Amino acid sequence: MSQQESINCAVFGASGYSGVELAWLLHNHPFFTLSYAFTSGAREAEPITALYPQLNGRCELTLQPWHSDLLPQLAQQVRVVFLALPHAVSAELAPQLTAAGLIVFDLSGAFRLADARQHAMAYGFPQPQLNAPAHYGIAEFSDLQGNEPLVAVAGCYPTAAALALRPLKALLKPSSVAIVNAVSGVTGAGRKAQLASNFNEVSLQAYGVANHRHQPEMAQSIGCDILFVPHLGNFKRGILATVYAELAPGTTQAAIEDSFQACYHNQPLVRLVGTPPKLQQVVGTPYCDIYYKTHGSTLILSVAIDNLLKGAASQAVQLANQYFRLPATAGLINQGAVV
Ligand SMILES: NC(=O)C1=CN([C@@H]2O[C@H](COP(=O)(O)OP(=O)(O)OC[C@H]3O[C@@H](n4cnc5c(N)ncnc54)[C@H](OP(=O)(O)O)[C@@H]3O)[C@@H](O)[C@H]2O)C=CC1
Ligand SMILES: CC(=O)N[C@@H](CCC(=O)OP(=O)(O)O)C(=O)O
Repeated sequence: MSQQESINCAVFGASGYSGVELAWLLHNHPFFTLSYAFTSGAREAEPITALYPQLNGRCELTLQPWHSDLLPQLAQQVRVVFLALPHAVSAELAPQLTAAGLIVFDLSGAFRLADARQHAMAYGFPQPQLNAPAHYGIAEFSDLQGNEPLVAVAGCYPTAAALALRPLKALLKPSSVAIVNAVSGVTGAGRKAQLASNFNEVSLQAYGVANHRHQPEMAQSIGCDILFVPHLGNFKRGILATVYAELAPGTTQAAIEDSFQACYHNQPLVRLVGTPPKLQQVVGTPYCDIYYKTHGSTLILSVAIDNLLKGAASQAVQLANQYFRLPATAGLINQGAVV
């Protein structure tokens, strides 16, 4: 597309953590114009700086409460909407938005699982119906054509696990189970107050052991059985995942390296690194850093992303870049982060 055209867009959930990161990226994006930044209807309109004073002098956006009466006006004025909403809210709203002709990038889990029964078990409500199937989006594995009505942006932990393991799928021992141990910062739980994310309560603890909703999403995305144990860590942002998998007999280091190179040599936002990544090298960036080592026939991967960026907002923008045939990194490098 030409440099002059600008794509009008809106962010829902812009008062929340992943929504404000989206709003900031789109506010600074060379090819998108952020026309609306919505909150729930429970708020009054207010400047984004009232919630995020770190944006003072840098961002004049007004947060507006969403009401369904605004839909006709929205559909006339914008082409693309980004939803950073609770799963059940996306499930109800997204079909209305696509029916109004809007292109939807949904950061929730409402449309990620292909299997209706798995979806109901993981999310506790029936799978929402769309006129066309949702496209499950991990940017590096997607080939968006620009005619998909809804992109279900992958979950944060599944993004990290799939980027590490999926390129090596053909090298794994058939029917083995891959183990994903991951630690997330507290922003993964969102901005709303909850006891579990209270400063005094957060330590380092496993949760959702082998029954987290991301376990079936990882299995769907990677294509093998997964055992997933997430942990909540006492830091703000970032996900560090350690993945263990059994390699097929005779798998060489060269085969692993070749598989990664084949997958990522043209992917600027995945970096294969020679030492285990630290969270601080990815936090505030759209990158995913991957390290690997073998121990006998066991493959060990260490992977790091920013949960609010590569795990949410920057991945959504990366997918939108792909949708509109823009460079993968457009509007993503050197933007920093808000939260
Ligand atoms: N946090 C993370 O690391 C990641 C989050 N996600 C997904 O992104 C989505 C948002 O998560 P997160 O940013 O953490 O959540 P937050 O709790 O930080 O923000 C939620 C946002 O949704 C808005 N909202 C809530 N209910 C409604 C409603 N009925 N109508 C309109 N707006 C509403 C809130 O507005 P208000 O302030 O007015 O209540 C707020 O802006 C979730 O689906 C989550 O699973 C995906 C990947 C990573
Ligand atoms: C630390 C923490 O609570 N993390 C969240 C995952 C982040 C998130 O919001 O999930 P999605 O990527 O599916 O949207 C959780 O475990 O539910």
